[in-house]
Amino acid sequence: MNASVPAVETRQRADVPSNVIELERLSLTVDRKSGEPLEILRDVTLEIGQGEFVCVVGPSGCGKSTILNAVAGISLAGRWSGGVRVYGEESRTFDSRIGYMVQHDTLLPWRTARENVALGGQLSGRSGVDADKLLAQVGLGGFEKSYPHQLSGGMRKRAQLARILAQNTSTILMDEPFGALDYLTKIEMQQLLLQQVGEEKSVLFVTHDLTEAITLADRIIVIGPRPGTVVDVVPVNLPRPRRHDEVIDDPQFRILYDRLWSQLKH
Ligand SMILES: Nc1ncnc2c1ncn2[C@@H]1O[C@H](COP(=O)(O)OP(=O)(O)OP(=O)(O)O)[C@@H](O)[C@H]1O
Repeated sequence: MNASVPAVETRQRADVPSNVIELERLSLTVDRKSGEPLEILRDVTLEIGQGEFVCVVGPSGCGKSTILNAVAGISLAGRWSGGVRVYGEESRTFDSRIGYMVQHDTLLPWRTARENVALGGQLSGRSGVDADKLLAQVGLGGFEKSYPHQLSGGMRKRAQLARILAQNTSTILMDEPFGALDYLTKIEMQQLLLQQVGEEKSVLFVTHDLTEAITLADRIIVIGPRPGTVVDVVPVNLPRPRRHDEVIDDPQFRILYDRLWSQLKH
């Protein structure tokens, strides 16, 4: 790993709404063990506006996590071109304005739920984070002293969400955070996430689940099979606040789903 993603050239963009994240023609080729080159990303251009919820969908291996990692400043070693800009500045290392919730369970097993959530505040240099209040907000009131092994998978996700909220970053990256959850728990977590991020935070959310993307996103970016490149950008104009059952009953849902599916089925 290195942090060698080149920066996007700074441009005057007075006529464009402020974007928190911009990728411009981001491309990456790595070398396989055999020495053969492997092109992972090709000319990926996208942006996330202030307060926007953007989902990224695409087939397995198309580079979705690689894109999130590049934004987070934890890039694969390889030949990069194009660039990443975070809050208008070149991105080379992790930016403290960004929180990152990865797919796997990252709760520290030796810390209670309360201590794990408090860690989110400590990581951001925030003292006085009310971990118990955040745990209550995500439905974990009464489990403050529980250790991760005493919580179900869904409860651990709630605790991780509370920890990200404790960081109070204005932008959150989420890599399939609910991918391993059962259907009902996943829907509960989606509702909880929408409530908690509101319209202030910007979110870049990777998922395989097209219904999840439509439920959450203002815009869905479809990445095609490797080398990953943007093949479609789909605005989602469903009214907010959104509820899963209302979303899937909306006539626009089928149209959106079919458009996404037509890009992804092979
Ligand atoms: N450390 C690495 N070294 C070399 N190639 C890698 C490395 N990590 C990932 N890759 C390759 O980069 C490509 C993109 O991987 P990435 O994890 O970004 O895809 P993804 O779209 O997130 O996949 P999934 O949906 O299955 O999680 C894959 O083809 C993978 O084989």
